[in-house]
Amino acid sequence: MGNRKNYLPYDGEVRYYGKILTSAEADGYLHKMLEKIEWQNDEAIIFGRRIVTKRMVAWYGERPFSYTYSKVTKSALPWTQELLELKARVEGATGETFNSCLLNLYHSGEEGMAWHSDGEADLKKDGAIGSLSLGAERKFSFKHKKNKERVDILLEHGSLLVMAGTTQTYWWHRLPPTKKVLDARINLTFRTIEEKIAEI
Ligand SMILES: O=C(O)CCC(=O)C(=O)O
Ligand SMILES: [Fe+2]
Repeated sequence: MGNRKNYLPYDGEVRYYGKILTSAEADGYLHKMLEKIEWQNDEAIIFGRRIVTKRMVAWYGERPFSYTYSKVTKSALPWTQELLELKARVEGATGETFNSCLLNLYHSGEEGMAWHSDGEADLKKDGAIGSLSLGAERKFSFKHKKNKERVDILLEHGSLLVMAGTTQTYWWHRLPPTKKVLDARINLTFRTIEEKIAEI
């Protein structure tokens, strides 16, 4: 993945692979995911209050990992056939391996995700995150945590984006809401959860 253009000027690596699925494959997976994934409304604790977002989420993995995201802990469901197929495609394209996947469903452009970085304690430090997009094309933005430099990328139907190295330490990212997009989008972020060995 090192010879592909890095979209970040410094302090991290963001590589965009473009469409890694044909449009027929991407359509097929979009419909299967809408139907078969156990979508739940996302909850977050913001300024001490529990809020429920319209965006829906699901969490799958090779073991029932518990994963804390926005201060809410979830337990991973076992891989589905489609998720295993997509994981293999993302691993084949990147040469990385992943053991879990967080899925987001945005019903329209009015739903997005606020500025954040994915440096949760459970995630492997500086591990690659493979982000596969299905459905409506959306803009994805990065902002440097210190100097506020911005980088925008358009994420296409069936495309893959990889965030690696120190990206999560130095950059925030978000999916900005937009009134221009009426269709749904699903995003799958393949991740590596560290196996914690209990201290005796
Ligand atoms: O929807 C996206 O493209 C990004 C989702 C994201 O940043 C996340 O799940 O952490
Ligand atoms: Fe993220």
